[in-house]
Amino acid sequence: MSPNTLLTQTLTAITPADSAMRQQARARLDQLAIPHGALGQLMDVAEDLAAITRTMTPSVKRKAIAVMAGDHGIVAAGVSKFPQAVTVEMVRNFLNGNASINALARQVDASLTVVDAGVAGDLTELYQHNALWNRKVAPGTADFSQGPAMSRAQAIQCLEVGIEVANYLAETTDIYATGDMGIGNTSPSSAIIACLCGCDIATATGRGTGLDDEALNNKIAVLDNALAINQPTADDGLDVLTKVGGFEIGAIAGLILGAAALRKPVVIDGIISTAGALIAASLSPACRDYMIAGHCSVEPGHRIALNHLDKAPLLDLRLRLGEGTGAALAMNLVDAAVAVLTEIATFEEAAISQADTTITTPQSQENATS
Ligand SMILES: Cc1cc2ncn([C@H]3O[C@H](COP(=O)(O)O)[C@@H](O)[C@H]3O)c2cc1C
Ligand SMILES: O=C(O)c1cccnc1
Repeated sequence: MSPNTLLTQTLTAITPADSAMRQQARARLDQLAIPHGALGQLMDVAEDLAAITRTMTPSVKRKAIAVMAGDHGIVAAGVSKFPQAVTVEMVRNFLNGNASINALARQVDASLTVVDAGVAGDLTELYQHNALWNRKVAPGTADFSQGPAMSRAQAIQCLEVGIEVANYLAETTDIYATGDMGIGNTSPSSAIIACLCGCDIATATGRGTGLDDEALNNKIAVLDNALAINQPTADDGLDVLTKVGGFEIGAIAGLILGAAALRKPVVIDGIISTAGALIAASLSPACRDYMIAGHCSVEPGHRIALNHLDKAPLLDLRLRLGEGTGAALAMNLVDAAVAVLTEIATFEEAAISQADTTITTPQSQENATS
C-alpha cells in the first residue's frame, strides 16, 4: 500500500478508544443508585460510548445508516435462492422508502444513504436520487469459485468508498450503522469468516435467504472448493477481501475504519456487516473499539464472527435479513445506554441509602458471638 492513499491515512488516524474516559464512566456507573451492575449490558455500551467519544456526556442523536450494495459472480454456482435482479430492485425499493430498513430507520430517526459499490445491474436512472451514491467499482465481483473475486486495487477502492462515505457524513453524524444489499452475499461473508476466524467453512455457512438442505450442501461444497482454489492468506484482511470478498463488504469495512478514525461509534448489523467488521479489524485491530454489535442473526457464521471480535450482540431476535435492520433496531438501545450514563443519579446525588457491606445473617451473628 502506498503511504498517501485515503486508506493508509485512515489506518494511521485510528487510535484505541480512551481508557481513562472508560474508567471514569465505569466509576460513575458503579455509583448509580441501582443494585450494582443492574442495568447489565446497557452499562457496557455506556462505558464504550464514553471511551469512543472521549466524553462523559456522549451524544448519539444524529444517526446515519449506510446500505452498501453489490453483486456477486458466485451466484452462478447456485448459492442463493433469489435471482441477482433483486439487488437492483431492492435498491429502488430503498429509494422509494418502502423496504424494511426504511421502516426501521424512520423509527430511530436515522438518515439512510445507499451506495452502489458494485451492483451488476444498471442504476443510471436512479443516480439522480440524492440518497444514492454511484461508486460502482465494477458490475459485480468475479465468480470466486473460479478465481479471485476482485483485484487488489479494487479491494482498496471499495474500502476507500466506505471511508469516503463515513467522512462525507461525519459533519452531520454522531453514530453510524452498517447495512448491506447484494444477492449471494452470505457466501463471501461465510468464506471471510472461515478465513479470518480459522473455522471450518461448513460451520460458518447457513441458508441465507432460505436454501433447503440440498442447496445448503451445494453452497458449502462450492465455498470449500473456492477456498481451496484461492488460498487466501488467513490473517490478511486485504488478501481475504480480494480473493473471496465483495464490493459492498469492502465498503462496509471502509465505513467502519472511517468511523473509527473519526472517533465515532458504528453499529454493526448481521453476518455480512460482521464479515466487513472482520476485514476492518484485520487491517486495524484498534478499530474494534468503535464497533457496537447490533444483533446476532440466525446465520451460524455470525455468532462465530462476533465471538472472534469479542463482541456481545445487543439483540437476538432471529433476524436474518441484513439491510442494516438489526443495527437500526439496536440504535434504540444505544440511545438508552446514553440515558443510563447521563440521566441516572448516583446514590449520593439522590440521597439513597447504600447497600450494607456488612450483612448480618443469623449465621454470621452466631459466629461473631461464639
Ligand atoms: C427480497 C430480498 C430483500 C433482502 N434484503 C436483504 N436481503 C439479504 O439477502 C441477501 C443475502 O442472502 P443470500 O446470500 O442467500 O442471497 C442479501 O441481499 C441480504 O442483504 C434480501 C434478500 C431478498 C431476497
Ligand atoms: O445475517 C444477516 O444479516 C443475513 C442473513 C441472511 C440473509 N441476509 C442477511
